[in-house]
Amino acid sequence: MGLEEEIEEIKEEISNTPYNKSTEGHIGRLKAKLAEKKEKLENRSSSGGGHGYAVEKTGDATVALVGFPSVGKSTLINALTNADSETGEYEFTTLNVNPGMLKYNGANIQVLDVPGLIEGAAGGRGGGKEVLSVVRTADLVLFVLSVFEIDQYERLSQELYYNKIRLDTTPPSMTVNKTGRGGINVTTNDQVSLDESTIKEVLREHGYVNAEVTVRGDPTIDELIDGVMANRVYLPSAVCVNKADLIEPDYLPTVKEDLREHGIDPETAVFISAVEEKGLDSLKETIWERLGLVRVYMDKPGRGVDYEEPLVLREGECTVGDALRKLGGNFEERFKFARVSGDSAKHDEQQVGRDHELMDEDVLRIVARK
Ligand SMILES: Nc1nc2c(ncn2[C@@H]2O[C@H](COP(=O)(O)OP(=O)(O)OP(=O)(O)O)[C@@H](O)[C@H]2O)c(=O)[nH]1
Repeated sequence: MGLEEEIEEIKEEISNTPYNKSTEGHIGRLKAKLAEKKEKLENRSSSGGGHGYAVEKTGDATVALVGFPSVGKSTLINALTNADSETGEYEFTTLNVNPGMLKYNGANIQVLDVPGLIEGAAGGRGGGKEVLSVVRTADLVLFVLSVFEIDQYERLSQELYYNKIRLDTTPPSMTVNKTGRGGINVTTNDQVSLDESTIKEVLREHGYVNAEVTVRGDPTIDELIDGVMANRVYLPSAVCVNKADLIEPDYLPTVKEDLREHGIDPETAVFISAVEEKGLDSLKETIWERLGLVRVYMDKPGRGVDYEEPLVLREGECTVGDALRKLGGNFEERFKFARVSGDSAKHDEQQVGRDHELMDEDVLRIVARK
């Protein structure tokens, strides 16, 4: 039997097995087996060459526009950035990844317009695989939907899921350490509802014989498998609804209902018209917020505070130490202490060390050895 048939068979068995406590371990094992086989199949098909879209990541962060053909991605990127993307009234205008740079709040945000993601992309049809490899390296996924085709969201997010991209969630809180003997030992806390035996089944299926496993939180079987496979990419996402100029105001509630039905909060989705350049300010703001960028204004000796070109860091990577790394040069070795004013400081010019976490719009002065 070929890998494809084996995969189909396991899928069928999973869908035919009712889920309850007594079958949980069995389902866990099947799902883990399925994940392994899919991985094998993918490695086999991707080793046959094929060209990826090599896009150089530049700037402070990267946003990938994800949408079906003709939803207006090229038009949007032209309106947002300095890119000059070809737009057309036919599908597949964007045959190559088209990077543009959005300048916002002093940050350089790279926006990638990738070829339309079509149904079946995860299976390698329609060049979708290359698109997905670009998306995996981005810092934010921006879904571009057209106002009349909100339902495309489901297919797009499914493609991303099949390609190991997890949106708006965090990896399961777990550790797996191989040991020399003693079988698989599982430690959980009260929040974990999966049975220990299910966790063991999943690990055994992934080839573990002896291991110390700790699981926290309340992962589902799929999340647990994601954690064991450890090659999933976790990204934030945002949704924009384009071509809003084509609807009458009284049709808006229908679109909002549509969004809700597809699991999108209509209050967070941004309505825009790329052609008329409307709604772009709130889209930029949403991009900024979802990326979690942090501006730090550097107070340079003798030159004062530079409010024009801030040092841009990301939430979670915004300590003074991170700032030193981003500044480059030999600041890291020469660092003595820093002085910070702004939201993260107890008082103006607070003296801090490398571990101090900076906040948006802080002013930072580095005191370094000569
Ligand atoms: N009315 C209206 N038309 C738009 C808007 N944005 C794009 N269009 C039109 O939609 C068509 C497709 O736009 P593109 O920007 O080429 O779409 P795309 O998503 O880049 O398409 P592919 O390159 O095929 O993936 C063009 O005719 C655009 O003028 C908009 O906000 N309103």
